[in-house]
Amino acid sequence: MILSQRPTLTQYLIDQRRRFPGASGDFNALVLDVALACKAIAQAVAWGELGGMLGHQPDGASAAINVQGERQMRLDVLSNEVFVRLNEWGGQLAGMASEEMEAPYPIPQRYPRGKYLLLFDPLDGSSNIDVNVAVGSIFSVLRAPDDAAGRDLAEADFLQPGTKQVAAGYAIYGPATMLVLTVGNGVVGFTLDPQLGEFMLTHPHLQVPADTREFAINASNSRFWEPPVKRYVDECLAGRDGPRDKDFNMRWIASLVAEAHRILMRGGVFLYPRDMKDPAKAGRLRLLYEANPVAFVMEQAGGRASTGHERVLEVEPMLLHQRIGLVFGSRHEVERIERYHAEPQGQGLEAPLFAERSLFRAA
Ligand SMILES: O=P(O)(O)OC[C@H]1O[C@](O)(COP(=O)(O)O)[C@@H](O)[C@@H]1O
Ligand SMILES: [Mg+2]
Ligand SMILES: [Mg+2]
Repeated sequence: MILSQRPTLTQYLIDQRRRFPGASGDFNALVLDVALACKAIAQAVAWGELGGMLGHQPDGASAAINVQGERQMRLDVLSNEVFVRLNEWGGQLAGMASEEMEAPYPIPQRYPRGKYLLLFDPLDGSSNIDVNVAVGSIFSVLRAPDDAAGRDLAEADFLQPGTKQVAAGYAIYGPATMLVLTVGNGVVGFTLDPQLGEFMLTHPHLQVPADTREFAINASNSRFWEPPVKRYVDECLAGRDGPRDKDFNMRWIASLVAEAHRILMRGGVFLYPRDMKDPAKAGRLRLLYEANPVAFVMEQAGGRASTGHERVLEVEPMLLHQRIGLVFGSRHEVERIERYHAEPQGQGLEAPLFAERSLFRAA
């Protein structure tokens, strides 16, 4: 076997820590536990039908419906269990919160408690599991409040804006399994060597191109979109004949991780905006363990993430499972979408050429 010249995730973290001699090593241990959880989930996902874990939780099984009102897949439940078990014991965490758990998870008394909070979506893109399309896990690391020592954490302890994240990232379980990580000084990507069982540094400096000709949105919601979103998409669809003067391509995987990863690799813009489908919901995606970590990764890679109205990372959370409108990716496109939201509504939609060619015009 030829020894790889690429550092493993462990070597990378040790090397980073050497630059901060006072660091306790807790953070590195936490990232390695998260990475181990991701490897275990990658394996469960890769077994597919053979693993006997596809499909929904059986009716009547405990927690078959999660706090979001969504019917859980068996792999949602398994992945949540893997995250909890592999991260609760090490002494780095004061608490955890997950898409699949209604309340924050307190670290059991038998384990030491630490200074970090881990928030995660253990399996993102669940609707794709049974059709063998890429899914992933998303994680965000915050610091526990100073007064948290020795007590079980409450929801309020997790309600910190994304700017407070210490680290964030995701694993994608695609043709290759990858781990993408930011600790606030750029974005790095590791690819799992399935024989060594190690994440190897393959993408030391990920950057999102500022411009793109590719957008991603669930067009089946178009009748519920707000005017700035309709305007943006219509202009993309009008292509070379419209105000953008160039043709666009469209993608929709229905897996946030896979969408974020594509955009990180080659640019693009993703929109899951707030819409009128269910006015009680402020969006589809969850702020604390989907939008914030993806936004942190995007910004650290030179991209941008917005609600349409403001920078995602500056949103003050009010609820653990709060939803939010999310637009992210190539900087110039996200800024354009923000401009459309800031302009008086209807402007642009009423431009004569645009109105004539609008493909999503209200009837
Ligand atoms: O089904 P839709 O409306 O296309 O929504 C797809 C979105 O929902 C999600 O699957 C939600 O995540 P979960 O699978 O973790 O609930 C995102 O990954 C994806 O972007
Ligand atoms: Mg998700
Ligand atoms: Mg999920």
